[in-house]
Amino acid sequence: MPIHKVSVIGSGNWGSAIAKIVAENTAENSEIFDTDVRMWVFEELVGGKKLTEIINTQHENVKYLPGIKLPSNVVAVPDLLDAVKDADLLVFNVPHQFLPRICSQLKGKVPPTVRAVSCIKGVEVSGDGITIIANYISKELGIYCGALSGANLAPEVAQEKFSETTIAYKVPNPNDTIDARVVRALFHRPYFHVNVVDDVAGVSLCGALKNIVALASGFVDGMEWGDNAKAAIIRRGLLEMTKFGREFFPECKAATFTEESCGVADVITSCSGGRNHKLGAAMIKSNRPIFELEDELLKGQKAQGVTTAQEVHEFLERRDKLEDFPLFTAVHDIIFKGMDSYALPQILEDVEQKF
Ligand SMILES: NC(=O)c1ccc[n+]([C@@H]2O[C@H](COP(=O)([O-])OP(=O)(O)OC[C@H]3O[C@@H](n4cnc5c(N)ncnc54)[C@H](O)[C@@H]3O)[C@@H](O)[C@H]2O)c1
Ligand SMILES: O=P(O)(O)OC[C@H](O)CO
Repeated sequence: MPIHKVSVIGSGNWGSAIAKIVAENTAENSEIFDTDVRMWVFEELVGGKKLTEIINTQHENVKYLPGIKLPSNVVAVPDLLDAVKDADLLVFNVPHQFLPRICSQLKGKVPPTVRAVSCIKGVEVSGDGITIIANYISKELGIYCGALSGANLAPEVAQEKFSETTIAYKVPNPNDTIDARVVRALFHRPYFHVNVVDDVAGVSLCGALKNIVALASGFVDGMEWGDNAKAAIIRRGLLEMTKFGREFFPECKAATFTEESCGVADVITSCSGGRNHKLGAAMIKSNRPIFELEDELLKGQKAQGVTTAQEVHEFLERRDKLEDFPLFTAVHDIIFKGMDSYALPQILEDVEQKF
């Protein structure tokens, strides 16, 4: 069996936590993987020093995952092409707005036999089309890409607190040596349980759309409406996520939304402890623009729900489907049109069955 060489593209909060997991597994499975894991870092100065140098000497991403030791076989690399050189398994993990530029740099430089897993939670909208990130990577680079998504707040995973995740990986070629078993061996840890499924669209959409729901739950907490209101938002959000998947990606399975970590479990965790939730609550409490709060509160980290709410809204508007997704539409309108968040119950009531 060939030894697989893994590179992680991205080194933010989740990028670094995933690099830690992957490096723990490559070190323990040297019959499957090359031990060294290259991690592409968007270079910047932190306290006057290059972040890559800090990571490679202190073994800590002091800016994006402070307080967590990274295994010494994680090697930070500032040049993207150097980072992916000779790798046959790429793990994509950047905020989704930065992916097009990364793909344009990699285009034509990655052999078609390379395989990838996307840990990115977002979608790509252009024209009147919507593309899940795994398919965007496949199309841009001409390689197969699966998806990893779950109830996985990075700081908790990095502290090795128990969580579960879902990986969608469908072996594209029966002769591939990178199969579900290899992919599971790369990500599964005693504290990070992996379930491998084949619903790439469902897993990807869960990860992207739950961020819109998390913003709504933040609004509810910002208004101090309590747990019943939050449960209502979670229920309505999950229904809209499932409806969106079934309508625009008919290959999705409803069970992915209701039974997997990437579905119901991620909605619950994101609606309590996530960055999108935090920003939604702060926006309502402070009545300040959300992008300003993102810079101030997240210190360089990104909340993907704000751009996803905008992208999904643009897509639904072009399809004349806004009314079918009242919660997604309300989240967009509260952020971008100054709609009053106190109108949420009435908006949701308008589309409920009337007796
Ligand atoms: N953080 C979490 O808890 C978590 C958990 C699961 C999934 N995710 C998803 O993982 C993906 C990556 O998120 P993250 O938390 O690692 O990132 P993050 O929010 O920490 O974002 C910061 C990263 O973006 C990089 N960056 C900034 N400007 C850039 C540019 N112009 N080009 C390229 N990179 C640039 C920074 O260097 C840093 O690595 C997202 O889709 C997110 O939704 C995050
Ligand atoms: O902090 P958030 O809102 O980006 O959510 C993080 C993860 O996606 C939770 O699973």
